[in-house]
Amino acid sequence: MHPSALLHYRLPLDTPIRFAGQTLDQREGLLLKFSLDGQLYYGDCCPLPGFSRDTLAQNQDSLLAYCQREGDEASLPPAARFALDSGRLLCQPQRRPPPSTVPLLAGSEKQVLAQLSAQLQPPRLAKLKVARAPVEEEINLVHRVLGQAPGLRLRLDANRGWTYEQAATFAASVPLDRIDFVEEPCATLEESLALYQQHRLPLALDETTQAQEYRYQPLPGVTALVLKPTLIGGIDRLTDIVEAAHHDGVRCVLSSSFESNLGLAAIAALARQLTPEQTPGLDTLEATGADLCQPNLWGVPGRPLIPEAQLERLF
Ligand SMILES: O=C(O)CCC(=O)C1=CC=C[C@@H](O)[C@@H]1C(=O)O
Ligand SMILES: [Mg+2]
Repeated sequence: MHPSALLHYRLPLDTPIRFAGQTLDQREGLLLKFSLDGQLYYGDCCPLPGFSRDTLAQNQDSLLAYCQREGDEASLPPAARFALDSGRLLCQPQRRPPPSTVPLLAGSEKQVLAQLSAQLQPPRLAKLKVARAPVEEEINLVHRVLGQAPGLRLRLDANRGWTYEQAATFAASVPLDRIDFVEEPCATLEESLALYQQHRLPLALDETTQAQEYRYQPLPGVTALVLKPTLIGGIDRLTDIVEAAHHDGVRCVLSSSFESNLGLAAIAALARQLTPEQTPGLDTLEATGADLCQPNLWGVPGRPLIPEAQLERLF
């Protein structure tokens, strides 16, 4: 099915997001529109500055050419390919309710504990961002969080921010039996793997899987892959990685990259299909201040709806 329009959007971020040395106060992206049997569907293309290797400008040029039947699917950058594949996926009937998501905890100790208390039900799993404050403070934070929620297990994410020594201190000081994994603890994969050898810190790969040349391979200590469909691109490639990892008993967790409500709906559909055993990491909806074109899948109230007519049409 060919897209019937290409639209440009800007979504304000309620709280600016900070990572990889950048601060973002809005999400800018493109929507590929599909029409089927009188219904409208949208594929979301929003590369994440600081994480994606493709830029919005490259994606826009490629999608414009594709819409005008000048380019082929195989040469689309990852975020554009995700928009095309996921827009088509959403055209298929989605019969099951959206999966629940793992709460994302980040910020100061006070903010993290408040985010935890604000959960409607005590979560069994939460994702905590680490390697953002002195390691002793974060060790205390992990103890406080686990103390506040006795049934809770944690996924941690260091975004390659620790030195080996910092990560080793951390690993030796927290209850590893309540930690599912730490995403990318150290700057290099070799250091992260050594950390497992020395301290049995369970590892997950995230940034590593985003490299164009990444191919799944089993690595001692790597218990999970955190896969961001917007950054990986095509659903076929994503499916190949998931199948190869599952074959080895390595878990795959689909994770968002601050997409719009439409991109999140697509990742939710993919998670139901490809990784039904793992709760995906999609707790980024409320970072954006409004829904695009259709109300969000989770029924989160009080979000303004920006209709398609208010978006800039490029094709
Ligand atoms: O994985 C999740 O649970 C939510 C998404 C998330 O944590 C991230 C999305 C994009 C960039 C980072 O801030 C972070 C990550 O590195 O995984
Ligand atoms: Mg990560």
